[in-house]
Amino acid sequence: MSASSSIVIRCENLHRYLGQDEGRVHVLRGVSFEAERGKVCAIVGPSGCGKSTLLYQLGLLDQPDDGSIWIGDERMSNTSDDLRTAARSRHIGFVFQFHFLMLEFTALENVMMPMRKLGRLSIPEMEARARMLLESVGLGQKTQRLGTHLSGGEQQRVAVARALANQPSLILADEPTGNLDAANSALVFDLLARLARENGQAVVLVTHNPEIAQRCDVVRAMKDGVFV
Ligand SMILES: Nc1ncnc2c1ncn2[C@@H]1O[C@H](COP(=O)(O)OP(=O)(O)OP(=O)(O)O)[C@@H](O)[C@H]1O
Repeated sequence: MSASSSIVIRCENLHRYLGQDEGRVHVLRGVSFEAERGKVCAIVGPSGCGKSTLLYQLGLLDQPDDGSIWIGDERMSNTSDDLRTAARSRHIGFVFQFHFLMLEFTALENVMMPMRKLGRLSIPEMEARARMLLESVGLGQKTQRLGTHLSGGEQQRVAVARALANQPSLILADEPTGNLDAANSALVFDLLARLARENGQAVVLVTHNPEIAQRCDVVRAMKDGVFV
């Protein structure tokens, strides 16, 4: 990643069609976007306008039909699945509405998982980092709790710690507070925003919550597959 640039990820003129035959829909219709280090950007817009589809593209979970995506100086569109998978582990952390924690594992094990996948640290190093991250989200006393024994807000805080595990330059969040009450939403959002700003990470989040959008540095509105 270029050290001089503040742009972590950018895409140009992305197009994506989904579905088949008569059901084929032109979902992304020429989307250009960039996310900056240390900034939290909200993507808002009516249901079905293409927000999650765009987040999938930025997360390198899907290929565009046309257009390009860059992480730093590396082109990510129309490259091999292996390269994209490696880039995802190295550069991107995800927080989803339904956090996809492994509930039968402890908080600590969940946060260690992305580090195991990347395979750069020894087990004691992974454990120490996972403990530090869980402390930073206020769960230092609950590192050994099973996911099933944590509240919804706590599970989502574990998901935030897990997203930060490999020090990604980009954090993508799809309705990260969507299943939480107002107090827990504010707590989870503030944690995510503070940690990302402190670490100079870019956050791109999709939200329907105007109060959350208002607290972001940048708000981009989508309609019918483009930014308006
Ligand atoms: N596999 C698919 N086949 C056909 N159409 C699809 C497929 N997946 C998504 N779509 C359509 O693409 C459009 C965009 O979906 P997307 O999930 O990106 O919207 P969104 O803005 O995130 O909506 P929401 O706010 O409701 O989550 C929708 O009209 C949806 O019905």
